[in-house]
Amino acid sequence: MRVKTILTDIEGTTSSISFVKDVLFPYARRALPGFVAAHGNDPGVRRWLDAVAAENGGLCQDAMIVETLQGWIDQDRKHTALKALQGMVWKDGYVRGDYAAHMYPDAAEALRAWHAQGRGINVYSSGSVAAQKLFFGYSAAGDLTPLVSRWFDTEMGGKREAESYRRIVAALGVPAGEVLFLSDVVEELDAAREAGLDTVLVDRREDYPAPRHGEATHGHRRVESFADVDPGRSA
Ligand SMILES: CSCCC(=O)C(=O)COP(=O)(O)O
Ligand SMILES: [Mg+2]
Repeated sequence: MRVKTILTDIEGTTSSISFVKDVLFPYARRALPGFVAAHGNDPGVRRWLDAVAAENGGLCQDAMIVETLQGWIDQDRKHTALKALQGMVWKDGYVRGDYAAHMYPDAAEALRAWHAQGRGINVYSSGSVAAQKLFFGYSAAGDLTPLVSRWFDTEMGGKREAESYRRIVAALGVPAGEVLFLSDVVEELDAAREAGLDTVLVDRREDYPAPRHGEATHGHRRVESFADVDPGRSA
């Protein structure tokens, strides 16, 4: 049996879409104005605010930048600057215990089992690496960060681009065919398959009440729970 390396998405895969959309996004929306007022001159924050301003044609006031960011949250833009700032804002909520990150019990169980089997577990999410670490660190299933070897975000490129997966595979240092990518989004799986990765569509009833079958799966193996993922592969 050849050990297969895992690469997993978060939202809609290990965790519910609703937690991200109904808890994290509104929290960031509310907290952003105060956060920017308090930390807008910290270089690590300013860098991202300036990146947002640049998309708005250059110089603009922080209030406008905040409005732009709130609009992007409403549109679920996967912009690297937004994701970096969201990660910083969410930290307070986790530390104060305002919320714990949702984690499907089957996902936590499988991740623990795969880790115990010696499989590498890696995360690729649109959320920033800092946000991913908080998410796994303050999960409802406990601190899962010790299970994860590598964290990848959109600094590797967009999740619907094959090149991003080629970069990740190169960073992991394993053949593409030995990496299994788990995601709820078929376009992400298409890109991963184009780069040579093995793929599984995670099609959870809680997140996708209408099951995706036939053409809707784009030919990816489909499961409704991590319990049905078989990451093993004969050598
Ligand atoms: C892990 S941070 C919260 C989730 C988030 O902001 C996001 O955009 C998740 O996207 P994913 O790529 O995990 O579907
Ligand atoms: Mg997802």
